[in-house]
Amino acid sequence: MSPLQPSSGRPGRFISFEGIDGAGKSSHIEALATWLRARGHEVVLTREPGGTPLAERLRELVLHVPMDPLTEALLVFAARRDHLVQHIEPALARGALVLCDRFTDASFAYQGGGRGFDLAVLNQLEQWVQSGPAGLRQPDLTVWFELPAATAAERRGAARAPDRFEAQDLAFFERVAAGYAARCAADPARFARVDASLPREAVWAQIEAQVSARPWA
Ligand SMILES: Nc1ncnc2c1ncn2[C@@H]1O[C@H](COP(=O)(O)OP(=O)(O)O)[C@@H](O)[C@H]1O
Ligand SMILES: Cc1cn([C@H]2C[C@H](O)[C@@H](COP(=O)(O)OP(=O)(O)O)O2)c(=O)[nH]c1=O
Repeated sequence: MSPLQPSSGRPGRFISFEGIDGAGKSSHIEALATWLRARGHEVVLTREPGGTPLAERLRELVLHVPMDPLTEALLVFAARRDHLVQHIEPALARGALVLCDRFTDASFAYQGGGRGFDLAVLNQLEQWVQSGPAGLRQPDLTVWFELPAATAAERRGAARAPDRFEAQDLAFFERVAAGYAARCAADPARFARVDASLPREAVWAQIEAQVSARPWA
């Protein structure tokens, strides 16, 4: 396994957006990128699974091809490894702010919570994939869009053909939400919890307040 690149110069910062499907992440992530750019930062906007040509190909498989839970877990972490090595670590090393639509908390929430897959295996994969010279790479800040699974389902509506996750029932998304809550409880300082059930303006105000409170923003 090749080591992840060490950072140099001004430290970059890594911000992830998390929440169940329909929580409102996509509605706000570009606004945050624009807001941070206006404050003089280089911002790299990316997503998981995906963010590199290889990881985007793995995304298509994970979202649309039936597979067993271990295969699914291996593929999301394989995509993550490529994304980290090719895209995220080089951006952080040059001092950029990386804004990522989902990261490893999603694996614990969807594969661990939703699918009920073995958390010990996910912990091992996290160690393998995210370990580098500076320790375990984790987001510096995770903006967590929290809202009831039923509200998210209403928002998703029937606008487009659902993928393998969006097609799951309410109970699946309740387990996903519980998975996020467990990750937040284990590392509360990293999480900025946003009440995503409020109107858009109120959601944005919480994001702006939480990010502004970080000295590097
Ligand atoms: N605060 C909000 N109140 C009501 N509807 C919202 C709000 N935020 C987003 N939406 C709508 O909910 C749906 C899902 O939002 P989206 O940003 O795509 O969620 P995600 O990216 O988390 O899956 C979209 O139709 C969006 O317009
Ligand atoms: C990063 C990641 C995503 N996922 C799932 C959650 C989402 O349902 C799906 C894609 O996420 P997302 O990009 O939020 O979907 P969309 O483009 O429809 O808004 O992948 C996992 O199951 N495990 C993971 O590790």
